[in-house]
Amino acid sequence: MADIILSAQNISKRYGEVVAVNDLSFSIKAGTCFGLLGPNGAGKTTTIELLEGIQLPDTGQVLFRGQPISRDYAQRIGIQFQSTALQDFLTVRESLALFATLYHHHLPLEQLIEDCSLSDFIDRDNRKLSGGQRQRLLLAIALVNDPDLIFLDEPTTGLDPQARRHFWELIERIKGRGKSILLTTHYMDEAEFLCDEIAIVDAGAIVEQGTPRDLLTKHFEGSLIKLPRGTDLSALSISPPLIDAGDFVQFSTEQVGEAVKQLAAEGVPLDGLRIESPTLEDLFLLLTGHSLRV
Ligand SMILES: Nc1ncnc2c1ncn2[C@@H]1O[C@H](COP(=O)(O)OP(=O)(O)OP(=O)(O)O)[C@@H](O)[C@H]1O
Repeated sequence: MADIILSAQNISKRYGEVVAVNDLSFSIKAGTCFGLLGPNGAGKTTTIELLEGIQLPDTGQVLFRGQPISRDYAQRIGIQFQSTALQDFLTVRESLALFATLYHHHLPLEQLIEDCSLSDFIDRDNRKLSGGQRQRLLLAIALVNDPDLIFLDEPTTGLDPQARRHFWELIERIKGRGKSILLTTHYMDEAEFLCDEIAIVDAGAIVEQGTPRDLLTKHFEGSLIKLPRGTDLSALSISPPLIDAGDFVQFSTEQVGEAVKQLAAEGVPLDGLRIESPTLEDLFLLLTGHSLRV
């Protein structure tokens, strides 16, 4: 069996009447990136906080390398929070040096600067950083103690596409060194690009789990045919499950040519018809009925 670095065993957490995490179990294989995906309020942040040891579960347990998490856990993991306050008037280099003092063991700062592409703005004040530069500094801070397991909570939210791509390359590099990653994200392309395995969470529970490819194969046949919302489908006699996808209604089929011919033969207007490969975004809609776009 593959080496498991972290496992959640039947963890639950309530806030008063709200069940934020409901009997959740999964394992992260060492050296892989595991994605936790879900609509707003699904319980991702609470789950990640339970896994980080920041909160204790009401029931269930978290095992790190097969053992309940211990007092030195914080020294052995790295966390990139959704928002971390950086000290004003410190430069990027000074911030790294400050965080390094929190750990018994830390990486040479020059290595972090290189790994996270910080050299162009290493002497810049934290307040002058762009969104992408700030996230790269926060990643470097999460890596300062050379952890084997890194938690990234929505690390690219709000970044422009180029900065997101750059960030993904850094994550790939870190993965290439055998590190394990738990990532939450609202971006399905990010999950498809980075994650070896994903769990889709809704209302505190896992609704589906597996590799992105296996999940897409399991839930969709071939391609997706998308028709603009408002297309008159009353004459449609084929009966694939139609998925409500916001601006589109869609269904999957292996027989694209036949399906299009049939739509035309039955008088369905084909203006604006699209044929696409299913993505995790489509899977999301199917399983949760919510769109993940922020
Ligand atoms: N400290 C708290 N006190 C009370 N309720 C909370 C608290 N934190 C979270 N909740 C509730 O628990 C549920 C799960 O919240 P959580 O933040 O874990 O979800 P999320 O999936 O991370 O959402 P988002 O994507 O919006 O960050 C929500 O209903 C939320 O309102």
